[in-house]
Amino acid sequence: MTQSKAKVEIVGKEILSDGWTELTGYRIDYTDRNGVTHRLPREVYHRTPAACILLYDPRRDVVVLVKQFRLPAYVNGDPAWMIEVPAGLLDGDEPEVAIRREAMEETGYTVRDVSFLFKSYPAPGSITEVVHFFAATIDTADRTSDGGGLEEEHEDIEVLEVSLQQALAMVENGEIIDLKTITLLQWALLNKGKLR
Ligand SMILES: Nc1nc2c(ncn2[C@@H]2O[C@H](COP(=O)(O)OP(=O)(O)O[C@H]3O[C@H](CO)[C@@H](O)[C@H](O)[C@@H]3O)[C@@H](O)[C@H]2O)c(=O)[nH]1
Ligand SMILES: [Mg+2]
Repeated sequence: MTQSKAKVEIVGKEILSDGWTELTGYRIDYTDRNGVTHRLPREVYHRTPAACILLYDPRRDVVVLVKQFRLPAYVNGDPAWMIEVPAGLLDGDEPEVAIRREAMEETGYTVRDVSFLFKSYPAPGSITEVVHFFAATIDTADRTSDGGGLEEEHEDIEVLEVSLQQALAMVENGEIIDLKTITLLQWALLNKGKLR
């Protein structure tokens, strides 16, 4: 097999927008596998890392989901009160610390043992965001508050408890359209024997 000659060099960088998230326009010299170099414009949206979690009650065969307004879906004309697994930005914390905090803030469940599953790039062509995926078992006694999100951040989060089978049916019928949620529900289908 011949050695690939692909390599990349950043030759220009300009901040295009510096709001909640920085958008940077890069110019790169991309040398392809045949050794030919092209100068390419590429835009990168610098999102910070995040984490999400499957909260599963094995006794009831139930998953805990959250429903909240998502402006990008609204702008696209899709159902905008999206049903998702609990998730949030790390805000400088370690992923496990952050996901325990977010699970509590959003659902009111205190998470005991959490398992790290994998990390994933939801949109690697344009966004730096990395999402850390976790799973945890819960039972009804672990719910120590109502959740609902942080009032000072104007979060308005409804907590839903649905059977795993019903949640999977909601993927099939288009009620659940969030990628991290679909990923974790399918993980649950394959691996729920491990969650006891
Ligand atoms: N000021 C300001 N605040 C914002 C903006 N966008 C979001 N926020 C606030 O930032 C907070 C983010 O809440 P988290 O719970 O930490 O994050 P998340 O929105 O649930 O993020 C998760 O879901 C996203 C959508 O699937 C993912 O993109 C993200 O990675 C993560 O998984 C919310 O209080 C929201 O109001 C903005 O443009 N400006
Ligand atoms: Mg959140």
